[in-house]
Order: sequence, then C-alpha cells, then structure tokens
Amino acid sequence: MRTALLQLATDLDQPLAARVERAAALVREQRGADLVVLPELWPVGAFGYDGWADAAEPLDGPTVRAMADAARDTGAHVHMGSFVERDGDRLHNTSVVLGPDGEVAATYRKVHLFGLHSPERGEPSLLSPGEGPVVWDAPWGPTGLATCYDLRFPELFRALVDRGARTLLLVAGWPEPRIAHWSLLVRARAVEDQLLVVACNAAGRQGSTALGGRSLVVDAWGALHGEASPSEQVLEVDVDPAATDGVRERFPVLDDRVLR
Ligand SMILES: NC(=O)CCC(=O)C(=O)O
Repeated sequence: MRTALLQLATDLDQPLAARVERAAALVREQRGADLVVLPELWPVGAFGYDGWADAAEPLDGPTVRAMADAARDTGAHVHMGSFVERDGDRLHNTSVVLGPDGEVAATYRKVHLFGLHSPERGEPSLLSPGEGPVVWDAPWGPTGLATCYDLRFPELFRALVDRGARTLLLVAGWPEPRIAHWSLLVRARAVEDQLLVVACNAAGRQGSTALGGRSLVVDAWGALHGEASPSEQVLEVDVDPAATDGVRERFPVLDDRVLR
C-alpha cells in the first residue's frame, strides 16, 4: 500500500483559504498513492489557539469539501489530519478520512485534549472532547484513529485493539522539545499493541512553538519503514497492513493479557 505522509509546516501568516489550497495541491501531487495522511490541525495550527474560533467550520464546510475534491482527483484515501469542527456551540479537534470518491469514510474527535502550556487558552478551555475510540473498517483492514496527545494514554490503544484495530493512523502537531517522546511512544504503541502505525506529525513554527516533524511508519514487530526529517517533507512509504496478522500469530502476546 503506497502511503504518503504530508508533514506540513503551516504558515499562519497566510490566509486560511491559501493554506487549504496549498495542502490540496500537495495531495493532488500524490497521484498513485493508496493513502495520503496529513497532520493534526494544519489548517489553523495545533498551537494557533487565537485563530481557532473564527476558523471553525462544520463537517461539510469549505476545508473538508476542498480536501474531498483533492481526494477524488487523486483517487486515494486521504486522512486529511484534523480541523477545528464547529458542531452547534461546541468545537472539536476532528480528524476526517475521505474515500477516493470524496465521501467522508470516518471521523474521530480527539479524546485527550492538550493544554499543559496554556491552561487558559489550550484545548481543554476551547474544545470539547470526543466521546471515545474509533475503529474504521478500511479496505486494508480495521484501522484505529488517534490524535497527538492521545499517544500518551496507552489505554486508548488497548481499547482500539479490543475493537479489532490492526492498523493505526495517528496525526499530530507534536513540538520539537518533546520529539524524543513522540519517536519513543509511536514505537511503543506499535510493539505493545502489535499495530502497524502510520504517524504523521507537523513541522515548522507556530508562534513560539516549533513543531518537530519526524513522522514515521513502524510495523507491528517494531521495524521502522520510514522516518521524516524535522522539516516540511513528503515521506513516501510502502506498507503491508496484512503483515500485522502474521506478527500476532507468530508472537501472540495479546492473548496473554491478564487485566482487561
Ligand atoms: N497537540 C498536542 O496534542 C500536543 C501534545 C504534546 O505536546 C505532548 O504530548 O507533549
């Protein structure tokens, strides 16, 4: 499965429409890929808190529509990363997977909201959490969705495994000062939950926050299939989701769980 991770650097000085147009053009350049993955909150910046309320859109708003058009033109599944979704008077950090037909195939609202550096402006004060884990029945097998700070909460990934997940699509806006945690925890989730993990981070600077890049793909045995630099980059990796079952059969550690 040809997979392209678009490790975007969002330029918050550009108008939102220009950021979306640029991302959609990059998606269209991935013709031939089966799956294209973008980072968390690239339209508004994962740390661009001040712009979120104004930029929030419903699920059928212009950002998702533009990415759906790009998915259709590319003929690929596109995990468009996440955007700030407005649903009535609530805002969510919502990930969206689009099919090659441009239809919404899956959505996931981030469960663990990050606000350690900005208790008054961070995600917990601006957003509402999602209601729980999501496993999407993808053409290549059951696929869990997770977003950034979720990575620090292993119980979410066990819940995804219990719901049948074999592959994990993780999108992030993970900062550079803690990038060693990102690289370590992505590998840990792949090995402990025996999942193929496709993990797409953002790059570049958003205000005072430098995002760390280093997107990576790790299989269920823990082997690294590709890793990006810290800067904006398209990382192309061929992955084999079917190999996860072989790992679980040869080394059935998940069967030996005692606490559930
Ligand atoms: N956007 C995020 O969820 C950031 C998470 C983070 O910085 C961390 O867990 O460290």
